[in-house]
Amino acid sequence: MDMATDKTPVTVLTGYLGAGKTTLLNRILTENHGRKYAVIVNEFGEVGIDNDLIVDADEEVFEMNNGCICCTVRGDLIRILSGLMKRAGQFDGIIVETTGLADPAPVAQTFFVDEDIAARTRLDAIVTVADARHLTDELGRAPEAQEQIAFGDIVLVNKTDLVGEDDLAAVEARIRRINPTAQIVRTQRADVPLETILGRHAFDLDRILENAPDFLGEDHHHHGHDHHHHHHHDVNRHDEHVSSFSLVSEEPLDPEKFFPWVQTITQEFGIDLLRMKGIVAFPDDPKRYVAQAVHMMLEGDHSRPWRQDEPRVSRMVFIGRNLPRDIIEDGFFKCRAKQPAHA
Ligand SMILES: Nc1nc2c(ncn2[C@@H]2O[C@H](COP(=O)(O)OP(=O)(O)OP(=O)(O)O)[C@@H](O)[C@H]2O)c(=O)[nH]1
Repeated sequence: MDMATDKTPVTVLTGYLGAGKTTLLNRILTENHGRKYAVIVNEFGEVGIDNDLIVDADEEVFEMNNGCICCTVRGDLIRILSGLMKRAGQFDGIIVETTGLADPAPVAQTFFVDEDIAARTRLDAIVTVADARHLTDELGRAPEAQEQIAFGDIVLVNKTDLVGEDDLAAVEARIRRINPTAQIVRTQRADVPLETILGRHAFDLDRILENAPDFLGEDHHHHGHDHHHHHHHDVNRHDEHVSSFSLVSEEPLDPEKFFPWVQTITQEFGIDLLRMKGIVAFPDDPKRYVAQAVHMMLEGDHSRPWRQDEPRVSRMVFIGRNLPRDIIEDGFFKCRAKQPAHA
């Protein structure tokens, strides 16, 4: 709770696919600060994975689970926030993690446009996480990436380990041109002191209105498209070719097949592979294996043990431009430790 205003502070985490938002969120949830946060994540893809990649904390995590963020998020967000407001006082703040493909405007608008929410919450800051290595490319092709930078009160230039000083300076200069007033902080694995991002009273409506004069206008985001739910669903209104699909195997995967395969596809399709996340079950392995990629940068590690009551199902989500689903799916199923008899 906020003593000065009695309103619950809200921090919005934004940033393009794979920039490091979940890494930052996990830092916030595990650091010993004695405060309690409610977390709202915008789940992406048909198979929920994002929620699973957030560390187990005693914090409560709520999912907004809708395909098209620009239209449906506000309703979902308002519903979750209203529920939380009934228990105000039980936590110190709310953190909203948006999907990498979202324009942060509709999320931020919620705190001003909806009267009940506006009366009881206060947007403290929008924190944008930027991938130092990929941001320049993303800005070139994805309007959301620009909006995320433009809206940030604080911009973390993350993954400084992946670029040299000259590139870092160039990325920062680029960010400055889009958003001259944001505080820019360099980070590795989002290692920012939490005072830098929480409790900042940084959200500046005047600055936002300068950049986006119709920010508070109701119709800003009504763009009248169909909400069709194909297996491949379009997730980005600006680039029709960005789509996502997910793959599920009930049969555990053979690590000897899985590792070479996942390496090959990230190399082969890396340019178009905006994001891959997977939670994988290997035979006789008590722990879940998490594999993730941002373009060609592939990472993997064991995470927590599978729970007793939890089916050991392997799940992967792919987000990219014109990815050949059939080829990737075929390769994925060939990684199964036991092939079905008829295959
Ligand atoms: N080399 C390097 N990798 C990083 C750093 N920060 C995060 N990563 C890795 O980048 C990948 C994406 O990080 P996430 O925190 O999941 O990114 P995100 O923004 O939540 O991703 P989406 O929710 O899919 O948009 C993961 O494999 C991280 O381990 C960093 O500073 N350096």
